Amino acid sequence: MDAELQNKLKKEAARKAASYVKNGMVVGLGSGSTVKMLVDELGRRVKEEDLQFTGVATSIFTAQQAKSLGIKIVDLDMVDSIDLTIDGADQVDSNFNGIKGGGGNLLWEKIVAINSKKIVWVVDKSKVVDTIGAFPLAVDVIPFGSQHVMQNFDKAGYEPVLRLDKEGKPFKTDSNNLIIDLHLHKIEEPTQLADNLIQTVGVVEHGLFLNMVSEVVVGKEGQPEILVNPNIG
Ligand SMILES: O=C[C@H](O)[C@H](O)[C@H](O)COP(=O)(O)O
Repeated sequence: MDAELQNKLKKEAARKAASYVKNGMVVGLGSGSTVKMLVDELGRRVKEEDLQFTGVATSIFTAQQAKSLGIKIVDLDMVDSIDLTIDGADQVDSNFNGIKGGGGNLLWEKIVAINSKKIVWVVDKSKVVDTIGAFPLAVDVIPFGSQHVMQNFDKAGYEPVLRLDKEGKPFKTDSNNLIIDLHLHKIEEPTQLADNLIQTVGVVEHGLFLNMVSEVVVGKEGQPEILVNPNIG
């Protein structure tokens, strides 16, 4: 899919997902390029439609963008729970298992997700796949001893690569952790992999979000399609 079409589909899906936000809600705002479009649309609604809601951001970038558009942002610990979180994803399969963390924000995203009553993802159609794994799986690790974690991942056959920033230095997350990307190609047993990763000392969190999302808004030609997870009420 060419980049122009992909951006168009992302924008349409983001606009659809923005319509889920109602007055008075506490809304988790995800991260990434699709969420950037969502936040732009929410900012427009705040200005033009007098929409009033409270946002909880999953990254410093999203918090800054939202605030600059007049959206009220509070820390997660300032709210009891989140009514709805809208986030992007890197890949999602038909069991509603997904990969997140392409932008390195998976830790805050997962903390916000588990404190949300409902999670909606917004993606373009290229991200809906039969089997997840072609997109590298991000793992958030503590810098101390991270070379040893890399070696363990290597021995396990996970093809680990330390993520670098644009200057070629180790990429730092918003919590000052590192990201190791696992080139797994196909993830046939996501639950087992998630267990293995989280039990590795030094790993803070990984980008597998398994059966957590209620709806996926998929940007495609015509109009966005809504995939509803039958396992979540
Ligand atoms: O860390 C980044 C997040 O998980 C993003 O939500 C994910 O990578 C999708 O980003 P994008 O909308 O830019 O493809």
